Amino acid sequence: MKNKLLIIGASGHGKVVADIALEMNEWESVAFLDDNPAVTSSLGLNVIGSSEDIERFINDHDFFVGIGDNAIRKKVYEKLESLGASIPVLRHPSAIVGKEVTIKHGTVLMAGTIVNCSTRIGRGCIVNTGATIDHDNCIGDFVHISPGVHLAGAVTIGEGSWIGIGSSIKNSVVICNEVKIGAGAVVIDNIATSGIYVGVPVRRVR
Ligand SMILES: CC(=O)SCCNC(=O)CCNC(=O)[C@H](O)C(C)(C)COP(=O)(O)OP(=O)(O)OC[C@H]1O[C@@H](n2cnc3c(N)ncnc32)[C@H](O)[C@@H]1OP(=O)(O)O
Repeated sequence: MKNKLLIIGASGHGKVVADIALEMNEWESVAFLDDNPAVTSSLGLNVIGSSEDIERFINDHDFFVGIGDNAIRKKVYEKLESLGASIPVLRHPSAIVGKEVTIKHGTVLMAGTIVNCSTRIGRGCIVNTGATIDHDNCIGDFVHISPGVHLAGAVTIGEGSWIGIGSSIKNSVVICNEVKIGAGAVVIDNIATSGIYVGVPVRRVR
């Protein structure tokens, strides 16, 4: 771990990530990289370069990706990993994490989240505000669990999937890679085909 943190992406999601990093109080400085030259600061923190400057900062900064889009976040993390970047887990002080939980680098637990015991969460995930993930879940890499989602026990979510705001997933359901679940949906059966699913219970729309 380094004593300075750079967050890549200074828009809405990056700002919330920065807020969590400040709450954690583990870095002497927190700043952004952003590819939009018009953005010079966010949340009162400076934008000190773009993604082209990553290598210049790699030796003396931790890095975190504050980009909500799963595919773009994955691409940026893969670049950081190939350069040997130091990538922390960010955990808001109000997040509750049970015993035997594993959380890989690049994942953020936002305010009010609960992750119950024996759950595994991959790298580069977003567990957004107030979401709950119950016991024995297996969350793949680069998944986004949106605000207010509830995952019951022993749920599996495949890589790159996005679980929409306020949706609920029944216990032991398995959702494959690259699935989008719409806002307010309820999933009661396994989903084995990538696509977009909405409604109660969900139906596939694309
Ligand atoms: C802090 C944060 O902000 S985190 C971000 C949180 N945001 C979310 O969770 C957003 C979740 N996204 C959604 O719910 C979106 O509507 C998606 C991804 C499901 C679909 O978006 P699109 O691909 O643009 O699909 P589109 O809007 O064309 O809708 C397709 C059909 O599904 C229906 N539909 C879309 N979303 C929903 C939904 N949540 N529930 C029920 N029906 C829905 C539409 O009415 C439409 O139906 P029709 O074909 O009968 O007219």
